[in-house]
Amino acid sequence: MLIIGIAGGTGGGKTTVVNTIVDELQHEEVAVISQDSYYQDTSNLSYDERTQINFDHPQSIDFDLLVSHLKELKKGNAIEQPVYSFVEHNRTGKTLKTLPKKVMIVEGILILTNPKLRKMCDIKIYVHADSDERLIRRLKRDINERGRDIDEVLNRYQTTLKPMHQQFIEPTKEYADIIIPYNRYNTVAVDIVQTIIKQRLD
Ligand SMILES: Nc1ncnc2c1ncn2[C@@H]1O[C@H](COP(=O)(O)OP(=O)(O)O)[C@@H](O)[C@H]1O
Ligand SMILES: O=c1ccn([C@@H]2O[C@H](COP(=O)(O)O)[C@@H](O)[C@H]2O)c(=O)[nH]1
Repeated sequence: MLIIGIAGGTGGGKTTVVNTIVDELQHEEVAVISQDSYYQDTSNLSYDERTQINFDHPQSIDFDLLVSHLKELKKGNAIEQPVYSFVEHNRTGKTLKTLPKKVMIVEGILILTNPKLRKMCDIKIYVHADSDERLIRRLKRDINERGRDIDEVLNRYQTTLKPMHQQFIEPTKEYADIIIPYNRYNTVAVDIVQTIIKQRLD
């Protein structure tokens, strides 16, 4: 099994890069684990309390569960990946059965902050886009797809996204084997990553 970790700031293009890689590979060869599925279970809190959570701090992620799931997959066992709702800011209670594949992609803003997870990744990638680009993309995406309004996104950006990015996410660039510049759709860099994956699969 080849485990590929893909990190980078919110709105940087991680999901877009992952989807492009997955589209090129055979379906039976690749599966994706999203860090977002592993936000801590906060069912004990009210909706209003959940909106106050700092979702960009490493402590917001249940890394123990994520690492144990990856270990199970490495052993050849299927796992039940929690399904997360950005609208509810909580796990839905549903799970997605995820089977072990030759290539497992683990994607998320904070995945390279965790030493155990870093150690499990065979290839570590950081997708970089400038902060203004990321903010514009995040604004559009969160309003169109995640039920937010402009004030909420901008307030969260100033109070948590920007400081957490600077403190925890940007510094993990140093752990990356490959940094993909993604201010524009960088097909050349993604092609190179695909070639590396295919070589490793042979
Ligand atoms: N290079 C790019 N140029 C313009 N828009 C992009 C680019 N990459 C991604 N997007 C768009 O920006 C938004 C955030 O991208 P996404 O891949 O979800 O980022 P991430 O997973 O890092 O948060 C999405 O709506 C996506 O379609
Ligand atoms: O309930 C939640 C949980 C997380 N977020 C935000 O999502 C991003 C991470 O997702 P990306 O797809 O990588 O952008 C993170 O910045 C959190 O602030 C949320 O809004 N609500």
